[in-house]
Amino acid sequence: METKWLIEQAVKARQKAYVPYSKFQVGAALLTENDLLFLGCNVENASYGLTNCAERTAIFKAVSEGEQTIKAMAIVGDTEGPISPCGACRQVIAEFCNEQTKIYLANLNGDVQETTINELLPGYFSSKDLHQ
Ligand SMILES: O=c1ccn([C@H]2C[C@H](O)[C@@H](CO)O2)c(=O)[nH]1
Ligand SMILES: [Zn+2]
Repeated sequence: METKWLIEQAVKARQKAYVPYSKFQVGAALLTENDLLFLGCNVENASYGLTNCAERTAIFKAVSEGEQTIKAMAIVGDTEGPISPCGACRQVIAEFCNEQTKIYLANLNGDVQETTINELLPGYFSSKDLHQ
């Protein structure tokens, strides 16, 4: 898997964003452990709180197709530096990734930050907490 390619897929996904309210388009692309690609964009609503971020759109598409482990994920927005996923998305990414999952935060200027779930959400709540 090439990082550049995955980021390009996220840029492509971003073009589908439904953002009449914020006008802020975000795209996400993820590869699962079976090397399947899923794309997502943000989908807003007149009832603002119902908005689904690009990251969660891509993840829910993957999970609803039977893919539950993210190998790599790219997220792109028109931000000054690499985009910063919201807290809700960080928790949802945590559910379906592992410590090896590569997460690429990017923008349209070519800035890329490679990170991990432990950096994005240290001490995240997980199934381990529930089953103790
Ligand atoms: O990482 C992010 C940050 C924001 N948004 C969306 C939510 C909303 O539609 C718009 C502005 O917050 O951007 C995402 O999809 N992903
Ligand atoms: Zn989010």
